[in-house]
Amino acid sequence: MHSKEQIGHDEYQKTSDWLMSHTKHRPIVAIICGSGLGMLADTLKCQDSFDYSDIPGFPQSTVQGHAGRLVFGELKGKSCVCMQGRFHMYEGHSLLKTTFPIRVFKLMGVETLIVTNAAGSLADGLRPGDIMIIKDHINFPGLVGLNPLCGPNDEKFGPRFPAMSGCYDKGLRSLVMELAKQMGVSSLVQEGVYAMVGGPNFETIAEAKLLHRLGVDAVGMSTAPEVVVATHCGLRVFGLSLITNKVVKSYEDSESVNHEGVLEVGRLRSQTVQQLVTELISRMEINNNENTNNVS
Ligand SMILES: O=P(O)(O)O[C@@H]1C[C@H](O)[C@@H](CO)O1
Ligand code: HPA
Repeated sequence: MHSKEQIGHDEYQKTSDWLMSHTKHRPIVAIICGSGLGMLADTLKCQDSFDYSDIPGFPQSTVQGHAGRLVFGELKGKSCVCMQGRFHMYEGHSLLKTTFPIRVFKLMGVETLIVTNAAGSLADGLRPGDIMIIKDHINFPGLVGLNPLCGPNDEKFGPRFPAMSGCYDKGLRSLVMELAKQMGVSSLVQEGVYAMVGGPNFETIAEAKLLHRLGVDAVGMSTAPEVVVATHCGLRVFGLSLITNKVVKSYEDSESVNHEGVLEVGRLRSQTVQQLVTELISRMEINNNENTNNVS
């Protein structure tokens, strides 16, 4: 049972201490790369990178397109840490494990989390290759109790009953809309609602019709638990979905989605996503990370 598992505060602290003693970077922004979007990490300057398998307490990535590396570095003069590969519930990780890095980031002094993912579109106006700024999410596993916050609450991280309204920062969303205009890519970018399903299978047509009726714009298999844990511990969150495919919602449609196609669209749009995230980091207001303990 997910709700019985516990990870003590000291375990997050141990991983944070280990990382802080192995790099001089003191990140204020953390980025999670979605399927096929790992190249975001390549833009960091003065990199220190660690395979997940070498980091005490870290889970392992098992999905193609998720390299399994934590990369520290600078982007536009700001110190960042980037997960080249995330953890999904369908890989068999508990939700606490899939979100383990978020609390480690918090302890390292990170203030802002940028989440990216690959997603299928249900909204007619979202085409493959478009970028959806996540305005809100529907956490389907969370609605039925599969929530990383189930179990004893660690008050050091946040309250028992955290609010989730406004969990995707409005200021950052408007800033990215503005940046998209300035970059001449606003026709590719719009806001929408992301829904997380458990996966790993893609949706049946009946499920797709249901999601569409519920007002879901894009569907994927990640992100919501990360955002819940980040919001619980007070991180500011920005999220975007790269639309990699249309979700088939008609019995007449003979198309079908596959993971290789998802990765391919990621590669095709990688540059635009990279530029948007870089500009966002360059322009966002931040406080300096004063977590200078353990500098090696
Ligand atoms: O890690 P993300 O959410 O980007 O990965 C999506 C959802 C599945 O893991 C995979 C399906 O192709 O891509
Ligand atoms: N459904 C669920 N997850 C996804 C999809 C999809 O169509 N595309 C990429 N991730």
